[in-house]
Amino acid sequence: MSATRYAYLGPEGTFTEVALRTLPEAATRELVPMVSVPAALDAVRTGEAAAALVPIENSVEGGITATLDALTGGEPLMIYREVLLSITFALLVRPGTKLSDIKTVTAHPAAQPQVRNWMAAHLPQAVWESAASNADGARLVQEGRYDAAFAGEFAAATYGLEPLVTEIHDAENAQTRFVLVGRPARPSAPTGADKTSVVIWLGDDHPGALLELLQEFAVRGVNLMLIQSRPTGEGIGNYCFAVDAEGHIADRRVGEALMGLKRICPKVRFLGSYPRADVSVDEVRPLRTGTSDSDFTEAADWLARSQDGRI
Ligand SMILES: O=C(O)C(=O)Cc1ccccc1
Repeated sequence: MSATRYAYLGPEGTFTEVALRTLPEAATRELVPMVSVPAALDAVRTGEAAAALVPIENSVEGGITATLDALTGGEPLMIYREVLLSITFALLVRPGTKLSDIKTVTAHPAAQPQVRNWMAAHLPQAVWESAASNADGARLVQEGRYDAAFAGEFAAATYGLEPLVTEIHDAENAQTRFVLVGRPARPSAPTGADKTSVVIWLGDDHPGALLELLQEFAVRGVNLMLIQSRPTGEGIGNYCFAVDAEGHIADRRVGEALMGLKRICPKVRFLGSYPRADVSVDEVRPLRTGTSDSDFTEAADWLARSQDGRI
């Protein structure tokens, strides 16, 4: 039963649901809306759902902290896929509401930086309150709790609302990245255009600790795509780092970088290696000289021969 269920950040009508429906297998799964990202991930942990789709990063504000924190703590989970979605908001209201009637507005916190300038220009007096998701904001407008919600235009019909303004986005080409998360298992094989996500805890506080962490990637020619610090919860100044690196854990340069981190850091959590949604294999940046799998193999053979005196 659970193998057929995919949880997502609900309720019905979120961007997350739209992103989930772009996955071919979604057509054959039961899609289950959940009230929050932690609830969606816990449904996977308990086995209620086989996987969950949750927002993790947007191109305007960076990492979505609630998701990063829910993946950093608790029983380990792994990312198997990513989905990129272009985001533009509509201002949804109960039929008949005019712009001048709007005193309160709601949406998911990640929406705010994407509509802030528009709000300052068009609704300077309106008070903002956060909702659990954009669709949940629309539901609260339907219930009369707020005057307007920023959400996908497609959510209007579900909640009996009308789009008063459409195509709202402060930044052109704003995108949100979603990840499909499941229980730990062997990652799918490398495609040649992959990404690896890890969370890394720094050890004792000393000058250059972050540089040492970054060097493990740099010396092996591994490019980073995201680095986001998050407090560990163990007092001011204690941070861990959520990092996305180009490549797959089965690529030698990535595996060696992770081994390097494992040696120097107290804790490293592997969050998965999965195909990149932003580029295809022929668009991936060329490898730096000396960092291909065969370069690593030849160097290991040379070392073994040298250790044997077979020079
Ligand atoms: O999926 C949604 O609708 C969400 O509430 C998360 C979100 C927030 C802002 C932009 C895209 C997705």
